Amino acid sequence: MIKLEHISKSFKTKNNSVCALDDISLEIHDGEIFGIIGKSGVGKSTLLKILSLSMMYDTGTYTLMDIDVKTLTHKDKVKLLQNTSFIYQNFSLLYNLNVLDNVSLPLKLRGVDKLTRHQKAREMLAFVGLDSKALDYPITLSGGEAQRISIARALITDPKLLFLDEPTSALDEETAYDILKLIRKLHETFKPTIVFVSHQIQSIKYLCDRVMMLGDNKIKHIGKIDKLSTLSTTYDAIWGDRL
Ligand SMILES: Nc1ncnc2c1ncn2[C@@H]1O[C@H](COP(=O)(O)OP(=O)(O)OP(=O)(O)O)[C@@H](O)[C@H]1O
Repeated sequence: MIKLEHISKSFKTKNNSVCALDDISLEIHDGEIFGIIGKSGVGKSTLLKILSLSMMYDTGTYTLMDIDVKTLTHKDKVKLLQNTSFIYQNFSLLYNLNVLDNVSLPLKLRGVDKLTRHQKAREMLAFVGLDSKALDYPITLSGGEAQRISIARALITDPKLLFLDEPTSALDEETAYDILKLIRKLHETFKPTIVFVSHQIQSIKYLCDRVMMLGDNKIKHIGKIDKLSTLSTTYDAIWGDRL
């Protein structure tokens, strides 16, 4: 699904250059849940932007769904991204649309007729357990409900690849656990490949098959999640009781 070979990215600032990613090589396989973890500033967001084609890297090769992304035109990228969806920390709902219209928006943008897109949106709302909220507005939702709605919206296009950017970081512990369970359920049901970025090691342990830990803008560790558990002490030292 995803293959990065020796990817590096720097940003030019007024006086110098900041290295955000240094020599990143990894493979993410079809259907796996791959975690990316690391403290603030190590390059997680930059990597996610590169993976989701919203930022170009400086050097290296990125192959997405068997295509070298350097060869893609803007139109090709838009087409490729039709197979992907995003779930963000801040839910990114449109507050002037009701829940049904929020969830069906990606299909509206693809020209799907109203009856069909509303039918599919109701199916997705039932999947996330919120069909009763279809006609409510986002302002009336709790954080957990808002995240469920954004998950329903992400699923409506049957994505093969899902990018989750700190999806539980804005939620209390119990609600975060409910959302993680829902993500597990959606993975079991629809089997997308998932790239899950988080600073919460317990969430990563709960969900991911394999994980990469970034540090100093390089790969510090990469492997099966069992192996990472031996690193908890190191991480505890960095993050203290936030883990
Ligand atoms: N547009 C930019 N211009 C200049 N420097 C940038 C830019 N974007 C990121 N950086 C720098 O690149 C490095 C990696 O940033 P990035 O946002 O990817 O880290 P992160 O791990 O996602 O951090 P956080 O968890 O705080 O979001 C940092 O040193 C950051 O200051």
